[in-house]
Amino acid sequence: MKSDPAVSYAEVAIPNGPAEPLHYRIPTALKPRVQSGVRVLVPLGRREALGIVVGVARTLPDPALEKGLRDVAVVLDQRPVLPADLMKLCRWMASYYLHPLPAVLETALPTGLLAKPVVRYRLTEEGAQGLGAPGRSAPRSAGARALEEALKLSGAIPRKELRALPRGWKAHAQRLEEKGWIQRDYVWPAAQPSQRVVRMIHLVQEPPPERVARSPYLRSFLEVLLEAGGTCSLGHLRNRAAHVHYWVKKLQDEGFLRVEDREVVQESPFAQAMAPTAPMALTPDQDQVVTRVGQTLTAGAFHPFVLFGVTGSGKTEVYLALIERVLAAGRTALVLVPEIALSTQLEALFRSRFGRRLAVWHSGLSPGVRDDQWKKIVGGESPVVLGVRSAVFSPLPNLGLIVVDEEHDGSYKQDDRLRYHARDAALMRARLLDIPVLLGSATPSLQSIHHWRQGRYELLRLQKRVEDRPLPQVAVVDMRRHRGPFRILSPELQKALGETLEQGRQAILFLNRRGFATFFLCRTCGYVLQCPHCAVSVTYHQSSDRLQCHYCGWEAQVPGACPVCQKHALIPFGFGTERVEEECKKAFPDVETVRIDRDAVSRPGQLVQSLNVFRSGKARVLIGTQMVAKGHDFPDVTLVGVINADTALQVADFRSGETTVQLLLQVAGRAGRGDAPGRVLVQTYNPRHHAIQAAVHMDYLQFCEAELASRQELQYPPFTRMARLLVTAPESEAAGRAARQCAQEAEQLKAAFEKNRRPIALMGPAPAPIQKLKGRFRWNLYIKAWSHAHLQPFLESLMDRLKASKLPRTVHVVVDRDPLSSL
Ligand SMILES: Nc1ncnc2c1ncn2[C@@H]1O[C@H](COP(=O)(O)OP(=O)(O)OP(=O)(O)O)[C@@H](O)[C@H]1O
Ligand SMILES: [Zn+2]
Ligand SMILES: [Zn+2]
Repeated sequence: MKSDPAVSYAEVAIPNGPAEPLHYRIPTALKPRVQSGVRVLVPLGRREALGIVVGVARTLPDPALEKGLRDVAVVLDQRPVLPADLMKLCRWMASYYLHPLPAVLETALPTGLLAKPVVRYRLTEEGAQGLGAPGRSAPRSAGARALEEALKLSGAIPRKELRALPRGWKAHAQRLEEKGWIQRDYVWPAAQPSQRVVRMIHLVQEPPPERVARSPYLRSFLEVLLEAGGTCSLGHLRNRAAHVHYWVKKLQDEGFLRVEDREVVQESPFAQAMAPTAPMALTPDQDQVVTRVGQTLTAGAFHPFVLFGVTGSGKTEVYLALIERVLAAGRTALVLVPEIALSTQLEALFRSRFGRRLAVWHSGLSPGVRDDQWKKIVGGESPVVLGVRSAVFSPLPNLGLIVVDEEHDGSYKQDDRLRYHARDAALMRARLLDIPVLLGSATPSLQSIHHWRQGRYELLRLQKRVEDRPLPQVAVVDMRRHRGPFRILSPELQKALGETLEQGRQAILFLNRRGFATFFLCRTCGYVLQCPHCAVSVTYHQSSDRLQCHYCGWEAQVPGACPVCQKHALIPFGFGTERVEEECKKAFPDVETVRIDRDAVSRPGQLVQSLNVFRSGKARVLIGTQMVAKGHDFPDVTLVGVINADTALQVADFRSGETTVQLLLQVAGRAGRGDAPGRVLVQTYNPRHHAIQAAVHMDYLQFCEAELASRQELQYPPFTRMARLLVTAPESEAAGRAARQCAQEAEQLKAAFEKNRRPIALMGPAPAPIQKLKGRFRWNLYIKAWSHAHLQPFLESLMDRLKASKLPRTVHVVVDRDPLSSL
């Protein structure tokens, strides 16, 4: 972007600062460097703040703003850290999700880029000569002398450190600066260094025992090395032995050790450099899809596709083939996956095809690595990005294709701060860039199916599994007939498990609840143990022998007696994955199991390890939550057991049918992906429910038709547009009062809108299903309209009214656009 000399004003968003961007004047000297997307320092009150230029203009929107306008102080970047298309995306999000732009940028950019730099004084060449000139007499003030000494000594000093100097240094620094002897520069404290090279030590031959016996240091050095199997990293040794560098050098010189520098793929220390693999020969169906999408890659137009391919139909290979084409055309590609578990599994495959051209992006990355990745992506070094939700903000230059895998998945929606949906953001980004976007799923969202039926999206299908493998057989187990421990593993499921294990195959047991017992009940008075901060029952975890709130993380010991009636009558009820694992071990004592849920794998390294334990066949039964339900490809799994299909149905939400079918079809789809056919047992108390029946018959489209008809009748999305107003306050009274006040404002506004023939429906206010969360009481008010064009101005006016209406300061009102959760 060329700078425009007439531009005089910058609009600057200040992260963690004022809610809205502020205007600043651009001093002439800085004009060539100020452009949208660069970081600047600006005065804010009495401090200097880091901001991001979100716009530049020749004139102010309102001339009255000129008064009191201040100057941009420093421009920190040569190139924008936020490219133009992302800036547009962020602006769209700010407006669509009714969220302040500075806060949107906080979500979009890695935190390291938003940190304030350290100001340093650096001696210029001229200054160095000047200070060192022979015969120059030292200044008189002690502060000035100390400053000069310090500068001569180190060349550059953080300004903060100068505060310790005696008085007088400040004025002197200003003089030196004016003379051009010192200059300010801005540096960021190095974020955790991202290690690119690891020095590996290999033992070639053990030194003679007499010699080892003489030196305790050598002995402990060798012990560490031998314990690690003769090979380990230098860092590992350094943490466990003394004088390591000495011994490494000495033993290396004597030929006992070999030293090797190994490059690690730094963003994912667990994914070792993969042997490259060649693309597979596509099946005719896959080929057709690739050809069709390929035609649109160079068209320069927004083109949304729904890739509706049954589980195991080879969608991933389609993505890979398309990305090859995109790269061959000199462009870049973005692939979104809903869950970190999936990103780590796909990473291995992507890495084997794209090597260093791939960057991964997920919550397991350290802040330093994130900053690094960001820079590599902006610089075009990593033209393929694979990542979770927030990867939709990857600053890929010249983006040519966006793939959203498992596009129906609810985890694409963020449920705090900026409540955005990454699939919808991806669609908007593709629209802004005029490129195709591919939404892949075995169970596309009703929203996408609806858009296809309306002719807005193009549907592509993969109707068969690769190599004509059959889809699994699904059978229902009616749990109303079972009691006791059979409530967890029914006799039917136990029998099927036994057969599967006998055949040498593997099984997955799925339950969408972690922990051991889901609540504690007092047998005497009926009290259920609750989290003190949330209106929810707490879950018992056997592994840690503690109670935990799954909503706020609060933890405690199990009390000896009931806190209400003081009787020793507390008993655990309900069950989660921990309990399922225990029951499985009881039924099959010799069978190794592995559990994957947020408790069992809190770090990405553990996750990869557990997935590998299962993939290698060492563990025969995998027990897990939704982390295991989708995307995974384990060829030896021939049995999937759904422990309780009703968990999703119990949620009072118009989408519960849709999410239940999707979940069941996805988890069922993990069975029979190899050479042997698979079967699925679904345990349920509602065997006749239409969502469960749809899963049994594996007829997703027919389910969609019926579901869409009923949504239309009930005027629910995707036929209408919805928003939720979530009103919270620390006191129950205040929350209710504020919610009613919001509803009143909304009613008045609705009347005004309907005069202009823009119908609006209001539902509520009502206490949220979780009435209290993290110490705040919660109320919901739902707002519905027939179109975005009606809803958006309504929400904007409503928020303006609420801002003006002086709600108590402790009351928070947030808008949740297209809400997925009513909690
Ligand atoms: N052209 C091909 N030839 C042979 N095998 C293939 C081909 N394409 C894909 N496969 C294999 O088929 C299996 C299933 O593919 P993949 O995991 O991509 O399915 P998917 O459509 O993503 O399923 P899901 O919706 O369950 O994630 C994989 O083991 C993959 O290696
Ligand atoms: Zn009690
Ligand atoms: Zn809680």
